[in-house]
Amino acid sequence: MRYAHEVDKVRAAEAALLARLPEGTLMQRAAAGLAAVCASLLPRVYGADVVLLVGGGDNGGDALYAGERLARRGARVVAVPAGSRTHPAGLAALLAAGGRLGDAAEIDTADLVIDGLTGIGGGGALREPYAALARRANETPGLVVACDVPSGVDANSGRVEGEAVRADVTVTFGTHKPGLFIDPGAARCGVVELVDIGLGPELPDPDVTVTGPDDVDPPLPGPESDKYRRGVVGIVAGGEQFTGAAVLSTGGAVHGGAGMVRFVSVAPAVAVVRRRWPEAVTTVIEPGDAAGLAAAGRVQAWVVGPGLGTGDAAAALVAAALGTDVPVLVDADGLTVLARHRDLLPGRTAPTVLTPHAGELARLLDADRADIEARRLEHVRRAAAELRATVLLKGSTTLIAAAGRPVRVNPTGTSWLATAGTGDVLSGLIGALLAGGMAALDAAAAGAYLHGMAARLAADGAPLAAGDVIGALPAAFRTLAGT
Ligand SMILES: NC(=O)C1=CN([C@@H]2O[C@H](COP(=O)(O)OP(=O)(O)OC[C@H]3O[C@@H](n4cnc5c(N)ncnc54)[C@H](O)[C@@H]3O)[C@@H](O)[C@H]2O)[C@@H](O)CC1
Ligand SMILES: Nc1ncnc2c1ncn2[C@@H]1O[C@H](COP(=O)(O)OP(=O)(O)O)[C@@H](O)[C@H]1O
Ligand SMILES: [K+]
Repeated sequence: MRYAHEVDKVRAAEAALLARLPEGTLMQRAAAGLAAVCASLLPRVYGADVVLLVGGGDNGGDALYAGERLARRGARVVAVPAGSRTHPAGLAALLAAGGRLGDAAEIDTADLVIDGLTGIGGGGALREPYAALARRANETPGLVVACDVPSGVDANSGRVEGEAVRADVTVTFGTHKPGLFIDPGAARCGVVELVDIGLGPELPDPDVTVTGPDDVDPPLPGPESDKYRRGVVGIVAGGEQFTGAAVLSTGGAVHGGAGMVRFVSVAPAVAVVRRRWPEAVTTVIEPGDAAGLAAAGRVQAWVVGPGLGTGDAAAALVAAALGTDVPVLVDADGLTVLARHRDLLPGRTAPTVLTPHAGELARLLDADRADIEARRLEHVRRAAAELRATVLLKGSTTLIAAAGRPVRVNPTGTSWLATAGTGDVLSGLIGALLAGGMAALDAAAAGAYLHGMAARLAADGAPLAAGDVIGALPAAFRTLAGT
């Protein structure tokens, strides 16, 4: 499993390790790793034109020492300083190896540019002349390799406030940084290579982990299975007018491995769901009939909210689901209801999973949507703590938080998912996994992974409809070992 640590933890681990090692050892390890990756990217090191963008801190030092190593192998290495200070020992080493100082115009003809402007010490929008150098590097036809973090990307959050380097490869040291996994920063990194500088033993538990295929372990049927033991998921969705979300959520559950799907709603929604998913067992209720939920029969998890509406009738159904002692996933309109009735959350003994997009989370936290999108990690953590739930924040990077646990980052998915209805599919899918007995955080992470995988398989570079994601769920399950 790939994981990341925030900057303060990286610095503390580095300090502990530095205390036991001769001065400069870590920077040499970092530079050696960076130079090796650069060399592997060049058809030939000898005679290659390499430009170093050198900021005023140790990130620039890394770039200079990597440049020294490439110069010793015959590369023509030019350092372009951006700061008022340039790592003195690094610069001396580069010059001694045959490198030289140059100006920004040399970026345009470089075979490879090493971005050593800012690393974990960067903060806020890049100032001039850093920003101009980053902009120029983004226009060069040569390869761009970011040292530790693409400059302009906030290492902790992935936030990009102004100009930021767009790297082909990012070579990061010791451990990943969360901002390398979270958009918009993640999209600036290209391929991320981790260089081991011996930090491992000094590092505490990670702040963030990336779900890998081995971490996705949906419940599988065995010889003893029957439909009830595999898990019954109840879905409360749709209304008099809106029926599409109900169909999509039910489809996510049917193909998500539920033993049975119980669908509970008003007559028009039930009629449409029955036509599309004869597999679902349906119960017709009057609007807001909370008692109808209990009468629908026993379930191991509820999904409540897609297309439900946001009025009193919807609120009664959300309250009824949350009043049960089984895991409950609240999505879409259910979240809008919750934002007005936060009193429904405390006091639950069974797990609650909330699956907001940034707008829904903004309502739940009384926060600004743009701020949530810029600092997704911080907000998803805050939501999990304040709402005492497992919170899955949807969007270009899906993050999943539960109090006291590393935040899970979902690596699958595609921007083709940004189309109406795909979130409804996700709610049913995670509901099925919850009903199958998965813990809330694992179910949410597995659901996000399979949903994103299904979308990639279905889209394959072309527009996607939410129904296509349902259709590709079986193929997504098959990508996992052991299914
Ligand atoms: N601490 C260590 O032991 C190690 C550090 N390493 C490297 O050191 C880096 C951290 O070095 P530093 O702490 O010196 O910090 P950085 O080099 O990342 O950044 C600090 C410099 O950037 C400038 N800066 C920050 N934000 C800016 C902005 N928005 N616009 C323009 N300039 C800005 C600062 O004025 C300062 O000159 C890591 O990312 C890594 O590359 C590695 O060599 C491994 C070992
Ligand atoms: N730019 C994007 N890149 C990748 N995935 C995205 C992007 N935008 C949205 N998604 C995903 O698409 C789905 C949309 O869900 P949601 O916003 O609830 O839509 P709806 O309510 O219409 O179903 C979520 O899984 C979300 O993570
Ligand atoms: K950098």
